[in-house]
Amino acid sequence: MKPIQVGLLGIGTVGSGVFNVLGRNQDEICRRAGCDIRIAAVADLDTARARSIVGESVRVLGDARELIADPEIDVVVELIGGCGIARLLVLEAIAAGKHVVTANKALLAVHGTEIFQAAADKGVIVAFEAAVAGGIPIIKALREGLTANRIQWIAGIINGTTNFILSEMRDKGLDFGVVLKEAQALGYAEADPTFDIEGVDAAHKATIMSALAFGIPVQFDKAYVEGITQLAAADIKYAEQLGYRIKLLGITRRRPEGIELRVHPSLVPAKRLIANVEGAMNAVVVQGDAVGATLYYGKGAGSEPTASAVIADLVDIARLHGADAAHRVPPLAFQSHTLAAAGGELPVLPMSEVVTSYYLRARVADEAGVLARITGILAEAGISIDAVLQREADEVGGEGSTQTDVIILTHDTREGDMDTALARIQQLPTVLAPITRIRKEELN
Ligand SMILES: NC(=O)c1ccc[n+]([C@@H]2O[C@H](COP(=O)([O-])OP(=O)(O)OC[C@H]3O[C@@H](n4cnc5c(N)ncnc54)[C@H](O)[C@@H]3O)[C@@H](O)[C@H]2O)c1
Ligand SMILES: N[C@@H](CCO)C(=O)O
Ligand code: NA
Repeated sequence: MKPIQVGLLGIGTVGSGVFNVLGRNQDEICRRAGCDIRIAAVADLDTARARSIVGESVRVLGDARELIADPEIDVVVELIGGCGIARLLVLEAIAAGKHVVTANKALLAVHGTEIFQAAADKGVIVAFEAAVAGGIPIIKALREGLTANRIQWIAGIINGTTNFILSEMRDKGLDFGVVLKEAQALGYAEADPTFDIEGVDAAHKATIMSALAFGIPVQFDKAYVEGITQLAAADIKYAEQLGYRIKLLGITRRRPEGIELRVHPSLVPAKRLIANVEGAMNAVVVQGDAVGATLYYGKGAGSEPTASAVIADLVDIARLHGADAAHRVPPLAFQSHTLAAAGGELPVLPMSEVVTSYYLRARVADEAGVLARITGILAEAGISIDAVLQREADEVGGEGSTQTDVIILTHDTREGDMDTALARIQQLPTVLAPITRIRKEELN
């Protein structure tokens, strides 16, 4: 069969991995794909660096549009990143009748509807395995392997940078900034690392998984996003004492009223496998009604792990591009005309409607009756308490301290009710600092 001619837009961390892995494993990949997958051209602003990676065998261009316009190119692989020029180039590639592979979760989470529609109109494929959990084939699992299931929820550690930071802080007592620099040097972090540490990158990925799981359009603007920058070392320690680990989770859950879509630090029981996922590793748990819980674990970032997913998409395209477009696997798993209308029958719920349990920590004056006042307000709001832990004042503020920490674990509560109760507790004169609230996920 005729080789598939690939054009790479951007040859940085992921692009160079694609070039190296395709070169190294060419024979086996070809035997699987049924044809050669050949990188015909590379476009990167830094042509000298691109040339140093690909040598003389591949055409190097400084202008991405020149690559897109080349009639020889069958597939454009977008590895530039961001929602600016990358969006324009992807739309131009589709308009030129090219299939597109991208690792760009930001682009798909925000502009996916526009891009998938453009691809459908043109009859081309948009593939994006690398966009969620890097090398883990989670898109393939959601779209194909679990297709029999009514998916109930997904919870994942889907940002390697923040998991790396949390692990290093916990194990080595290292400072946040030092570990972030290390993650950047290792090629895990986004071009703008605030996307990692503020939970935005994880929310991009959770948004894409939510669409695949529930047959809704991508709606990043409806996601609740909270990162790890406000986490205190004390909470990591108290969580451990209570039998939990704190992980940045991307969660999407089906409820009768709609879909929960949220990213925030979460207490996870230490005995769960996902609580023990360390370093830059990713893990995703998918709960389906027929299959039960399934767990996917592996490298979610880095040059070759991400390239593994990009090349898997290229092989899919090699196998499928000859098929009639109506018989291909739909990009969001559900046939596009069946996607629930945005905000329609399956709306993404506002955070106030989310139901979860909580870890609360209040720094209080060490006086009689403080705990009773706090638990009284929770009881009045209908919030049921699972456990209470009160530190000795000396443990918190040193010998003779007049302050102490009260830690409360609650049962499931509507977030809006918790907001109201916390606002009241915060007003108590004996509560001395902003109350910490971390959501708790039992994942069972
Ligand atoms: N690094 C990872 O581990 C990882 C994992 C999964 C997904 N991703 C995604 O993959 C994409 C690429 O990430 P990366 O880490 O390889 O980024 P990178 O910064 O290492 O590489 C981007 C490359 O694009 C080039 N570029 C920028 N503007 C360009 C333009 N207008 N025309 C041509 N080239 C241009 C840059 O010179 C650079 O070589 C991003 O969307 C990222 O979110 C990265
Ligand atoms: N910045 C991302 C890269 C993979 O998408 C991470 O840390 O997981
Ligand atoms: Na993946």
